Amino acid sequence: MRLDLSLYLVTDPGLCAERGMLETVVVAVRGGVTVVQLRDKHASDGEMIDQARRLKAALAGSGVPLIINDRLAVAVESGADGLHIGQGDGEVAAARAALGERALLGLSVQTLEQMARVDAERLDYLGLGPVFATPSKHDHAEPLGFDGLARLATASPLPAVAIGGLKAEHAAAVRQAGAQGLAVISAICGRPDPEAAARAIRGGR
Ligand SMILES: Cc1ncc(COP(=O)(O)OP(=O)(O)O)c(N)n1
Ligand SMILES: Cc1nc(C(=O)O)sc1CCOP(=O)(O)O
Ligand SMILES: [Mg+2]
Repeated sequence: MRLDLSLYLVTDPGLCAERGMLETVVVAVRGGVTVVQLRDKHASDGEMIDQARRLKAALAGSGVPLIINDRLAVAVESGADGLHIGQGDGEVAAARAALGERALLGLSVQTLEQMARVDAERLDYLGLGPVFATPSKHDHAEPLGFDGLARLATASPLPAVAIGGLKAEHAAAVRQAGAQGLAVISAICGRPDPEAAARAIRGGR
């Protein structure tokens, strides 16, 4: 599936709870979300597979890929379009071997040292962050700011999406720094109108 990193929505079961995760995703896609990542640190694999299948059905025909956070087995079992892993979430080579060539595979990168080790042959994109400190991820690394983001994006051999504390007003600076787009949780999940929130990030489309 084609990868457009313009607006990458990462779900959060708590923040999406009011509207429900599925409806939040559906309306956010209407507002211009181009990638959806299912991220749930507390669900069992079985629960996550169920959620992923429901999401995949809801996204059918939209052209928006569904990526699974962290869990290779869930990505393989659920028929999702891909997997996103961090530096401590297992080997890129093993993930690519299990997922096959057609799946999308993303990796988080926080430092230039990690960037130098990126396996560009086996990956499709990078997640660069956090740009700012954020309550949405308790164990996040030192914030990069836009200068740090630009250093990483310039060194990246792959398309990259910025993440961490990003809001609509940061969209232009993120692109100026060299990232293809923004990945967000709280700028869409938990907003009274996720569709309008997504549209505002896309620039009023
Ligand atoms: C698009 C995107 N970029 C970065 C991350 C963070 O991944 P990771 O470092 O593995 O942290 P967790 O999300 O697993 O807490 C991401 N999920 N998505
Ligand atoms: C899931 C995640 N990963 C990050 C990283 O820096 O790798 S920051 C983050 C949370 C992003 O949430 P919000 O848009 O609400 O700040
Ligand atoms: Mg992870």
